[in-house]
Amino acid sequence: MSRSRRTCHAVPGSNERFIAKAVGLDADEIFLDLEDAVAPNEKDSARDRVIEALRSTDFGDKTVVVRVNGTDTPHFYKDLIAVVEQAGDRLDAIMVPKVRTPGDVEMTAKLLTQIELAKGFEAGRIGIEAQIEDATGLVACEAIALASPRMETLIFGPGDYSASVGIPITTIGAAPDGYPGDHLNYVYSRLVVAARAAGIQAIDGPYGRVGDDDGLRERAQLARALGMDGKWTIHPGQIAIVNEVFSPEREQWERAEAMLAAYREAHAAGSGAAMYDGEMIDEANRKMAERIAQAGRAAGYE
Ligand SMILES: CC(C)(COP(=O)(O)OP(=O)(O)OC[C@H]1O[C@@H](n2cnc3c(N)ncnc32)[C@H](O)[C@@H]1OP(=O)(O)O)[C@@H](O)C(=O)NCCC(=O)NCCSC(=O)C[C@@](O)(CC(=O)O)C(=O)O
Ligand SMILES: [Mg+2]
Repeated sequence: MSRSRRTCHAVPGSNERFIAKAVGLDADEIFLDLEDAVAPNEKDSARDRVIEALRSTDFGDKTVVVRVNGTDTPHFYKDLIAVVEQAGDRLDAIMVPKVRTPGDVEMTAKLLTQIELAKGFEAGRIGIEAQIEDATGLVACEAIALASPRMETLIFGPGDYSASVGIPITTIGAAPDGYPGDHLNYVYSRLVVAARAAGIQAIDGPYGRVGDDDGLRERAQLARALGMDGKWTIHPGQIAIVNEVFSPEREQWERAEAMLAAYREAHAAGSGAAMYDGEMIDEANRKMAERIAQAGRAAGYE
């Protein structure tokens, strides 16, 4: 079963206060950032701080991830080797930004394998999350999703993507002012299809207007409707809303569980299709109901 990633919360690796705060937040995943949230002159100190935090902090049952710098930067190999050698046993996955080719993932996977072997860590345990943040990455996203058995998510990077393709906005994750529809449908749908074909998750990036709860909810609902599994949060005030959007309503969960019970009963009586509450149910809705039931249990319904 894949991890629950309704909320993937960004914590700048250079900010001691935010790292301490992150422990008590209700996000499914915490990622300690060594890339865009860390100033160029802070890269080495942030790396040391993140390693220290991984070694000394109990993040409970949250998924713990580190976003390293990109493979085309002078920091990537230092980040990856130092963090995994010194705290690989405290890590669930490495997040790679601005992934443009399957080679970026293969290189990361090979390095992880070498370090796991050298350190005697469980082989293959550390996952990879790949950010798709520009046109080059998007046209390779199907191959990127399949590039390693370590792959766990494709993540959309709205800010870098918008800059790379020329979408006229300056707020990360927002729609262009006055634009009636959704300008990212194609991107979301392509990432969801690529992720599902590889059996992994698709995660939306952040919404930059901190405090705009309606705008955040709208963007999260759109990503959810297109099949995405979760969304980034960049401020604690965003977590509850995004968790709510990516969790089924209680009634939806109860209906899914009842539908599964009716399907099991019909199956036991030898029929593959049956009626439930006025609609036909068969293997297709069983799978849909199973997804909703699993998400409801992950959200704590019982
Ligand atoms: C926005 C702001 C500066 C506001 O700071 P402020 O200090 O004004 O916040 P306040 O409201 O005063 O904080 C109230 C309380 O919450 C605590 N607190 C605040 N933020 C917290 C936090 N994140 N984690 C834990 N704790 C936190 C704070 O300590 C205080 O706690 P307390 O002291 O107890 O009261 C701050 O949130 C922040 O830096 N966010 C993270 C930014 C970040 O990580 N960006 C990189 C990922 S996006 C990206 O990369 C773009 C992208 O590349 C994405 C892609 O690639 O997909 C693209 O392409 O789009
Ligand atoms: Mg980015």
